Amino acid sequence: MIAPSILSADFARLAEEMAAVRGADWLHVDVMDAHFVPNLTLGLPVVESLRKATDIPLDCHLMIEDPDRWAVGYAEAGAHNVTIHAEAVRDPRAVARDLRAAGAKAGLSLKPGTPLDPWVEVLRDYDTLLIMSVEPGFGGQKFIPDVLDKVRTARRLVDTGHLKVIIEIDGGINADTIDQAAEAGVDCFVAGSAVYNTDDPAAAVAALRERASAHRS
Ligand SMILES: O=C(CO)[C@@H](O)[C@H](O)COP(=O)(O)O
Repeated sequence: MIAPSILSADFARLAEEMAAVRGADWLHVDVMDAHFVPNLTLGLPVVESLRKATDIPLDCHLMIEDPDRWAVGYAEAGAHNVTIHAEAVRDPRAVARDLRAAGAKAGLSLKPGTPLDPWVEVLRDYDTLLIMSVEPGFGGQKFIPDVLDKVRTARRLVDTGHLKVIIEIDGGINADTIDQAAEAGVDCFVAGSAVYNTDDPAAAVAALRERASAHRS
């Protein structure tokens, strides 16, 4: 799966960008609040508009404080998957329950320095696990390969039936890094610069998909 990150999109070209991501599986929507991360992007009204503008499943990544309060609104706005941050949430089980009740998948994200082990039990209530391979906040950063240990552990837990999550990775994914992420066991690759900083985003999605697929057994 390939999920272009909308943070890197040129909003003035939104309609064109939407067409370009038709070959992708999900559209990754980076919601930042200038508190949890030092950047401010878009919020619920934009997600509601996006929902009307495209059929592609919206993968909303909430890099915000107090996801316990805000996350369910994104599910109600029609997001396919709503990911909150482990470092920000107070009651992760309640958030997962509410997201699912509102018809969305529930996602949990870990920053690069946040270990997986303390979250494994909680992840039994979640549908997606987003492993950050950069510090959240900005596109165009360098991939942090150390996080692949978490991917490998998560892959083992999924393959042995302990977890049922889709494993996503986000940050610095491009033609040079996608192979190692795929090899470690990632299911869904979020890519911003590698898709939108090209002349042909649709071709970039196709090329990333081909590289990732080569590692699937
Ligand atoms: O959420 C984030 C960063 O916080 C990501 O979704 C990036 O926006 C991905 O961009 P690239 O690293 O692929 O340029």
